[in-house]
Amino acid sequence: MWRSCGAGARAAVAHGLGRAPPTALCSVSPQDLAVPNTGWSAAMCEQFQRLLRRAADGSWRRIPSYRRGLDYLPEVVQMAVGVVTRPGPRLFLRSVDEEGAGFEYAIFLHASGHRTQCLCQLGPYLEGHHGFAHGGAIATLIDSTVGTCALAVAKASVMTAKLSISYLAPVPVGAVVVADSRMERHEGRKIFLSCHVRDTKRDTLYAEATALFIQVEDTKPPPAASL
Ligand SMILES: CCCCCCCCCC(=O)SCCNC(=O)CCNC(=O)[C@H](O)C(C)(C)COP(=O)(O)OP(=O)(O)OC[C@H]1O[C@@H](n2cnc3c(N)ncnc32)[C@H](O)[C@@H]1OP(=O)(O)O
Repeated sequence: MWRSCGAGARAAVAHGLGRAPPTALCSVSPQDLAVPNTGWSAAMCEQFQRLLRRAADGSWRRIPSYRRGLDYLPEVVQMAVGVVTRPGPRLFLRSVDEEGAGFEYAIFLHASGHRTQCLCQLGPYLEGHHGFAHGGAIATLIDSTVGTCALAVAKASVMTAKLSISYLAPVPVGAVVVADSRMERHEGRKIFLSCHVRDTKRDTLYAEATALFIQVEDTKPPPAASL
């Protein structure tokens, strides 16, 4: 079902995008997973290259993504320093190891720090009704896209307090979609955001959402035994 995009993957690595961050301070050597792999469809690779080209002028930035969350460091700090000091909890979107079977995605952050776009291919493990992605998978995609935006706005840990989604059209399994999120309002610890999920040609609006995130104290790292 999945057409390999080996050339795209090789090109990404050639651009240094697949390189793990420096490991001097690391207790793990994380692999950046927000790059093409053999599970990415041709359409996913094509859109990824398009977003990379758009990012070339500095208006957008691809956010590296690892199997474990780094939630004790603000995302913007993680991006700036490019190092991992401790392994975090396993990232829900990265919980399926098989390439192409679950969420395949890359998130881009706008230079304003107030907007994120997530390019995502929804694999067969995310099926709900036959041939279509489960609504919970769409909610996860939206929560993570707006959550990343809220992190960038807050420059601190945030939690979803409220997420309201209108599902407008079913998303076929294997589809490549773009979740486009922006901050609408920032009031103290409260960050209000919106999100639209569309196909890559912007012909179909699959879902629209509003969210409220609350800035919280940084959580403590999990005990080593649970890693
Ligand atoms: C790919 C990378 C992904 C990275 C992004 C991460 C995305 C994923 C994020 C998640 O999924 S987090 C998991 C799901 N969320 C939770 O489990 C949150 C559970 N709820 C809580 O822990 C607390 O209720 C919460 C931290 C949200 C708020 O508790 P606080 O004690 O910090 O807030 P507080 O009660 O002091 O309220 C602060 C303000 O927020 C408002 N507020 C809090 N919860 C609200 C709510 N649910 N609805 C509306 N307003 C709310 C509250 O009214 C108040 O407004 P004012 O300042 O104007 O008075």
